[in-house]
Amino acid sequence: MTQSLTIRRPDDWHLHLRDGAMMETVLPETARHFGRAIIMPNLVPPVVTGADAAAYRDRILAALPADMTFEPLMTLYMTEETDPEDVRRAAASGLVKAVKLYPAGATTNSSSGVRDFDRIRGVLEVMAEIGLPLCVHGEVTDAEIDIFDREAVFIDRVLDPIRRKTPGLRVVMEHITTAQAADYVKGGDESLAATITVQHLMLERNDMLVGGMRPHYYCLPILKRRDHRDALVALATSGFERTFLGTDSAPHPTHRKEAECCAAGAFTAPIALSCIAEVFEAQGALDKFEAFVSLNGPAFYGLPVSDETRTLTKGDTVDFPATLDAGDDTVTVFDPGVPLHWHVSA
Ligand SMILES: NC(=O)N[C@@H](CC(=O)O)C(=O)O
Ligand SMILES: [Zn+2]
Ligand SMILES: [Zn+2]
Repeated sequence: MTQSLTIRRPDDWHLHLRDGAMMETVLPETARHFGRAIIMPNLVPPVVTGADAAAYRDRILAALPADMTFEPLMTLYMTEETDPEDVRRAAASGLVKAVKLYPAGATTNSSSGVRDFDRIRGVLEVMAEIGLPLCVHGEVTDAEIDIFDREAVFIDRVLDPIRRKTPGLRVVMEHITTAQAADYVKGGDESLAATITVQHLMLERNDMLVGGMRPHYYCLPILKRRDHRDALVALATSGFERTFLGTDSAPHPTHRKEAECCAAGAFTAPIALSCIAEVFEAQGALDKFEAFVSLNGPAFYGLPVSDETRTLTKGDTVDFPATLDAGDDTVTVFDPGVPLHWHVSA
């Protein structure tokens, strides 16, 4: 008997599209499956103002192949100079759906991010007032803190104090990687949610480090021990409503990944849904798959669920290219290292 699953068209609540030739390559890979995506603003220079976001949105729509439908949900990159009134206007016009907080230095293109969290109080208060979500890259950057502990320490030292000081602020903990983060989102109220990536549901740090270093598995926050991965899988497949797929598909040119100092990020968009279906099937939780990829995200963001559908059918091993051309470069497609069987069709 063929196994198949028809669900509302999924959305991606954390996506890097980049710009220029790279965007032209990666955008169709997302738009083929996903109806909407929260577009990360960490370009160089970053997408800081409403005007920047409007211009970036126009470039995305111009790069979208004519036979595809896709709605980019724009975000602003929080700086210590962000103008609360610009944020208010950009949200009121419907252009901007969230503001992204990067601690300065925490990840790719985060040097314009925030060093002193007291300097963004005015923006956070406006966001709490108007209900605009804050998407957070949750890692401290102190050299003293071990890279594997940076998420858990961020929750205690930065995130929890911000949430206590700003009642009503809606927060999405992006790409959570630890049992501590899973517990924190579960213990939170309806103002708190979390996204989880493909790689953090499928891999543990051994997959990246044992038998040689695999640069295409290097992303931030870094992969953690197996018990953390298991906690994320348990959360995602439990049907818990305040967690949803944010692939964090983050393309870099192959030569920047396979380098002496490897760029952080995994390009998962082409196979993200097949991977997630594999994870849910292994847990006997295919009945919770639609909630995670198509229902919980719109509910948190206050947007309608898609009225289109996608069907996943279980069959032979899914073939996918090792690399895609992107201008003069290539971009390497994430390979989870296990066969995938779920084919996504329109
Ligand atoms: N996740 C990553 O490892 N990289 C992202 C940035 C981010 O989401 O932190 C990127 O922009 O490449
Ligand atoms: Zn991040
Ligand atoms: Zn990201």
